[in-house]
Amino acid sequence: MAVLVTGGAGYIGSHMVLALVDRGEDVVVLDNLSTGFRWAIAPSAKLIEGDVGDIEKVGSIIAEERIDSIIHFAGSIVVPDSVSDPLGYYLNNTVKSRALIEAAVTGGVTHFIFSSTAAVYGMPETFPVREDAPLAPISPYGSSKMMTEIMLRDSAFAYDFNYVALRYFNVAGADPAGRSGQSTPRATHLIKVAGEAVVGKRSHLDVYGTDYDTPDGTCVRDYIHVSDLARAHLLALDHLRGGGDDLVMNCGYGRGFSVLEVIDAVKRVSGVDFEVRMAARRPGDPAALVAGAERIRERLGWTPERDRLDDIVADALNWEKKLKDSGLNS
Ligand SMILES: NC(=O)c1ccc[n+]([C@@H]2O[C@H](COP(=O)([O-])OP(=O)(O)OC[C@H]3O[C@@H](n4cnc5c(N)ncnc54)[C@H](O)[C@@H]3O)[C@@H](O)[C@H]2O)c1
Ligand SMILES: O=c1ccn([C@@H]2O[C@H](COP(=O)(O)OP(=O)(O)O[C@H]3O[C@H](CO)[C@H](O)[C@H](O)[C@H]3O)[C@@H](O)[C@H]2O)c(=O)[nH]1
Repeated sequence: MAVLVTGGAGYIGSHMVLALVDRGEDVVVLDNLSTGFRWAIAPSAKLIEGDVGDIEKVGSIIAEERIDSIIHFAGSIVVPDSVSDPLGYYLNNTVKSRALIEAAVTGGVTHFIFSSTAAVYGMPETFPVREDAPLAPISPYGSSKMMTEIMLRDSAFAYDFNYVALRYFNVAGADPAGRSGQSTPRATHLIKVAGEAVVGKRSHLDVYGTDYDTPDGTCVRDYIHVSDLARAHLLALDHLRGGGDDLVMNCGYGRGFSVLEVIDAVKRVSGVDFEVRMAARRPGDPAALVAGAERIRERLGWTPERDRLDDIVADALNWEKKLKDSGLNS
């Protein structure tokens, strides 16, 4: 039996593929390479180029590759783009997820793991935010993910189908062995952007807002190492294969760092003092977003292995240097 990883050529998906092949699983990747890279996929995994919305194609992959589980990363991820192109985001994230779920149900794939996001909470009133907090996304991106969660819940009720939805907080870092990392050229994520400033790809870094109601006035986030996140998926897969129940879980460490603390860590770890400019708030940023992180530890026995901010930053920086030297994504 094999695991189908959609979006396996992307940032998080490529780390998932590594984690799966490292433990000897057969892996098939379905990716349209819209933001992913062929070279990011571990050599022993099989890449099928195609779209998750192509229900016939997914149906034949399920049958021919003997798929028992689907881990679904494929999607569009840039929050501001979702505001300017909501229908594009609902198509790629919601409508195509619906097609994939139908192909899974029809093809007898009963285990499904879904990449959801803390963006489903919108501007949460609780800190840390637990899974039972109200869902109130403030962007089409967050809504598109919430709608997919609802389709999964209802499908699991109606059909022979089980799922785990993982709500990622701020994913960062790179494979500690340097085999993959975040490679998107137009990245907006803080640690990625800071790494680009370190290697000279950017002239400076803007801090979006210094007047938030937080200890130093800048936004606080829960940064989770991408390899710890991939291990959470392995545990979720084992849970479903063992007959476990449907689960919706936050993925974060339950602690936050401010934008200024992250910048300090990047400067400290790299030894490079890049220019930082204080700028206006970015629309739609909640002041503080930290995961209530008990459920995943209790239900899956997940324990982080690389949760020190300096380790997350060091792995991200190593990858950024490798990208620059190799020109892989340019
Ligand atoms: N990066 C984060 O901080 C973060 C946070 C929360 C949730 N997520 C979710 O995790 C998932 C992966 O994110 P990422 O950061 O690795 O993004 P990414 O852009 O690096 O990866 C997405 C992958 O999906 C592929 N893809 C997109 N649409 C497709 C389609 N219709 N058919 C087939 N392939 C398609 C892309 O080519 C790419 O390889 C996404 O669903 C995203 O919403 C990411
Ligand atoms: O150049 C930058 C980039 C970011 N920031 C700030 O750094 C913090 C983190 O921003 P990111 O863009 O790295 O991440 P977000 O918190 O906006 O969002 C990420 O995490 C969310 C869930 O928490 C969603 O999943 C979303 O898809 C994902 O991009 C924010 O306060 C942002 O304003 C800066 O100050 N300067």
